[in-house]
Amino acid sequence: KTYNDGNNTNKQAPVAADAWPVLGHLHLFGGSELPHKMLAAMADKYGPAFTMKFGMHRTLVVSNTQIVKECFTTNDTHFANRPSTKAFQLMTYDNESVAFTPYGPFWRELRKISTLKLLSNHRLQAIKDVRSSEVNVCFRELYSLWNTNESEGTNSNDQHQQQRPVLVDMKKWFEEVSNNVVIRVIVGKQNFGSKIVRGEGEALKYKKIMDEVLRLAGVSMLSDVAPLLGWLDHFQGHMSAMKRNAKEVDTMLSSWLEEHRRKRTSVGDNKGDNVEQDFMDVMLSIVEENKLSGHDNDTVIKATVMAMIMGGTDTTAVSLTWIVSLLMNNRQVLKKAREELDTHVGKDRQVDDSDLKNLTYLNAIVKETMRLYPLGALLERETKEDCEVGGFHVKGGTRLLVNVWKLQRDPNFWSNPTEFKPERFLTENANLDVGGQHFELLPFGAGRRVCPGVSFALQFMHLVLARLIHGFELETLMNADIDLTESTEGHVNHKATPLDLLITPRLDSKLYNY
Ligand code: HEM
Repeated sequence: KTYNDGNNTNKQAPVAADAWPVLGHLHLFGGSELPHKMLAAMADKYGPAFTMKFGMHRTLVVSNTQIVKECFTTNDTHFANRPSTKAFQLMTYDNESVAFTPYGPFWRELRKISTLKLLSNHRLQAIKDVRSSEVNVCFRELYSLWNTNESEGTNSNDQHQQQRPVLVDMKKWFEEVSNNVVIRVIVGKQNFGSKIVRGEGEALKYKKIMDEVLRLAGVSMLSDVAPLLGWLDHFQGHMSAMKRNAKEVDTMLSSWLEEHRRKRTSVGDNKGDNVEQDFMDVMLSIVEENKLSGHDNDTVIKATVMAMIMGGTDTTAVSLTWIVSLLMNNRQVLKKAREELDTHVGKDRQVDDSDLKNLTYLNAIVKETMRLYPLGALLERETKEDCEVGGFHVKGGTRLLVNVWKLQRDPNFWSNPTEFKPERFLTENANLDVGGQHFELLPFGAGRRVCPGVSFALQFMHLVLARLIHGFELETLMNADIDLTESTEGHVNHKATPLDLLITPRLDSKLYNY
């Protein structure tokens, strides 16, 4: 099936049937079917570019590589805006945030700061040891969970004798390790994820606030789609909950900012590559040297920190959960990944950062998981001006939904698309990476607003996975398959059910002293 092949540029993309007055096609959503799957089925009916109405928003839904490429190359400046919602407006300073502020000089300045100062390869290299030390804390804890369990069970510390595994809630553990690393490099707080687990004051408060941000970000507000009905939102109480939580977010970030200012006055401005300089310190130096015209500096710093926390914590934890879930359901892949580690690292030491470049199979596993279970299953953008997509005329004000989930399972491009086959990235698809240049594979988005955290995320996830697979035997309860049900509640496509695994160390006990 092709899209508009003629020269008729006034031609409009097909319009999906069953639109209701005011709500448009909204009534189709909200049932048990996931939005990306429902839109994929609609694309099979209406074609790779069709329009829908989400309340008052006319929306172009695209799911074909060629058309998506056109959106992010020829039309990239048109689609460089990301629509926001009441939740993001209220709780994430969206106008001052790199993630939502409209495309223009201010966004470009924020984006430059994010890519050149916060997330550049140079800075990632500078924070390498800090990252490792935070990862180490979690592995030490994982080992000690097993060790305590083992000595309690056998009354002896004769490790590895009985190989009695310990049951671990891996979703929670991945959240812990993500929070440890991300919060440390963004605001300098040590072992923050571990403190959440232990229920320590400030960390626990942060967790409550962020959980509420994510919960409320997933709530459908009528005012986002049908302002005429927006007054009904007040009856559901979501708006007041958002305002209340927005205040909590601001109080928390303001106090962190004050702490950073106090630290600067007492120890001076730590410019350069000081490893202990976190993102908030870097932002403080930047705004002092170069005031961001027309914007309140404190708000810009808080907004950037918030964007990085939102961008970096949940996403990496959920991705790790998907990767390990798929490994558990594909034991031959897990075995091969472990063989790769034993070959390149051996069994006499732990994996470190310098090993990661040699782990090509592990790299392929990460790509293959992100292909099958993209966190951003639907990318959302908006054009202010008229443009042309796939031979169709698109009016200014139209929103764009890219169905990444469907693209990444397109049988015209991928062989056996529903099969989990990391080998494809070593053979027929070896040239593809996830950075947004290959429009068949877009787990981090594409174009001007592609995720700036790709390298940060990949380096961190590769390290955690390599350490886990190399250092521990992993088993499921009763050897059962892991349930792979997806859920789009919150802001990413996550695994709906727990990931409980039985863990046993597989290296010499001396090596777990990280
Ligand atoms: C596995 C982990 C991650 C995934 C799957 C992911 C995915 C994405 C996606 C799909 C987008 C939207 C891109 C688009 O519209 O084209 C995005 C944007 C963004 N991500 Fe990530 N991300 C991850 C990790 C991170 C990390 C670690 C950070 C920072 C520490 C980060 C910061 C951001 C920011 C700031 C944006 C907004 C960029 C803009 O609008 O200019 N992300 N991410």
